[in-house]
Amino acid sequence: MSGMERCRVMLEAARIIREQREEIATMETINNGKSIFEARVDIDISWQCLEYYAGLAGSLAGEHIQLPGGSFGYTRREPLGVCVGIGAWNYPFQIACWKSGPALACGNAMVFKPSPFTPISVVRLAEIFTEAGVPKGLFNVVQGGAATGQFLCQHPDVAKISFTGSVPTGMKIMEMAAKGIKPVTLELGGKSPLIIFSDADLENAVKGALMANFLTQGEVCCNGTRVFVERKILDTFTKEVVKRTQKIKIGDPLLEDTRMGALINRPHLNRVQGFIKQAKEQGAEVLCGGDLYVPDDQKLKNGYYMRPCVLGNCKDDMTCVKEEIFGPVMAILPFDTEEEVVERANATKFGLAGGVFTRDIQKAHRVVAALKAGMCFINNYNVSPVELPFGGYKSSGELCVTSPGTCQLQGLRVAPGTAWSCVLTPALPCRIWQGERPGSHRVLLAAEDCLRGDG
Ligand SMILES: NC(=O)c1ccc[n+]([C@@H]2O[C@H](COP(=O)([O-])OP(=O)(O)OC[C@H]3O[C@@H](n4cnc5c(N)ncnc54)[C@H](O)[C@@H]3O)[C@@H](O)[C@H]2O)c1
Repeated sequence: MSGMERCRVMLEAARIIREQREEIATMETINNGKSIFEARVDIDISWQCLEYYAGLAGSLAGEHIQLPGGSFGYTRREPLGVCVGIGAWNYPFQIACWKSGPALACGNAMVFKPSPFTPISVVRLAEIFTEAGVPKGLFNVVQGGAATGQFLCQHPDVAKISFTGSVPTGMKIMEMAAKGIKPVTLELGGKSPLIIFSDADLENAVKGALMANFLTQGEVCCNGTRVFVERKILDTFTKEVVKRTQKIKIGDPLLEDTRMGALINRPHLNRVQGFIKQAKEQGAEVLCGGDLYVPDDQKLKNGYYMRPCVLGNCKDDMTCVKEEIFGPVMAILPFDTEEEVVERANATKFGLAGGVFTRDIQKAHRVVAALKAGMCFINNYNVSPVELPFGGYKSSGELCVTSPGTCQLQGLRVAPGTAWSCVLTPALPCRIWQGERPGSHRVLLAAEDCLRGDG
């Protein structure tokens, strides 16, 4: 198909998703355990992603290069072929769209393997693609776990691998890709810093900290789980965060007013609680939560619910501060100076995201420029507009080719070693946590401000 033809099919898929938003969001809530309120946002981001890449499909073009003596050369944009997408369980439908959107827009085929913990919603996506006119066999879903993932990565007919998951699995994927000399996109874990300066709008900073820690039961790769708070406001900030955290409504994720559903499964719940136990042994103080939550509703009593936890008295070398917990656990760490906090924020193997809350705009941009992180938020957190690249530094993934931003389009000119770093600045304070739709945020992005390095 030509780019324009691909565009039309993808726009139709986006339209169907928009039309079936409620049904797919309900399916995603059952699939993953996140609140219906959040699942709707995921579905919106998914159709927006397909629309975005549909828009780019028609404009993909090669170049004509004039040579001496009247000769000329030209480049063609060609699809890679069969791309494999392997997804994590926290954003099943959205990850599948983030991977298939750019792949299909560029004329590739995709074999997608969801996590075995969230197998269903991506099957609905395959049905929608078929309904929209994607030729049979161009988007395929294969169910399975590690063995299936390995088989796909090692298959000689596979041209590229796009993976979202943990760092240890990412390493294995990269090894397998290396053996086949296959390009690979890795979107891995994080332990991101959130820096709250004493001049910040306290109300907004508190809401930002909740958004940075407790969306999707804390199972979000870019969460700002190391919350550095300037010592002057430590007590006030901590008191307010604890108060708000205790008010988060936990329970049946299909109810409209629920803000925190169930964790993905029992072993993961046990693992998260193991981190809290270890944190206590290492001297941290549980300021709230961390215990199991048993809903009154009998049919939910065996669900994997826990109360969101805030840890005080944390030190940089504690396990709960160093390792990705991937659950609703926030660690609060005091700091005194800007220089000190930047150094501590960067002292991690990860580099997915970072956030700064301050009223001083120069300080905000200075600090995010110094953070070694792929995405930085100023006075906001965890918003992911599809127009922006998404990816990390260091062990959080490789830099050159991230998704869902334009640089994931195969063949786009992103020089090896080029780092993309996005900075998001809000025009409105963080309100999503209060129940407003993300549409109420106007995301402002100034190109000169958002790119650094030679990107
Ligand atoms: N950076 C991002 O964009 C992003 C987004 C979501 C989640 N994550 C990360 O994902 C992790 C949580 O997800 P998870 O527990 O599903 O991760 P995981 O690494 O256990 O599994 C991810 C996927 O890889 C498959 N898999 C496992 N072993 C494999 C192997 N040897 N070969 C091929 N495939 C294999 C799994 O079946 C699953 O589909 C967290 O670390 C989180 O930070 C990152």
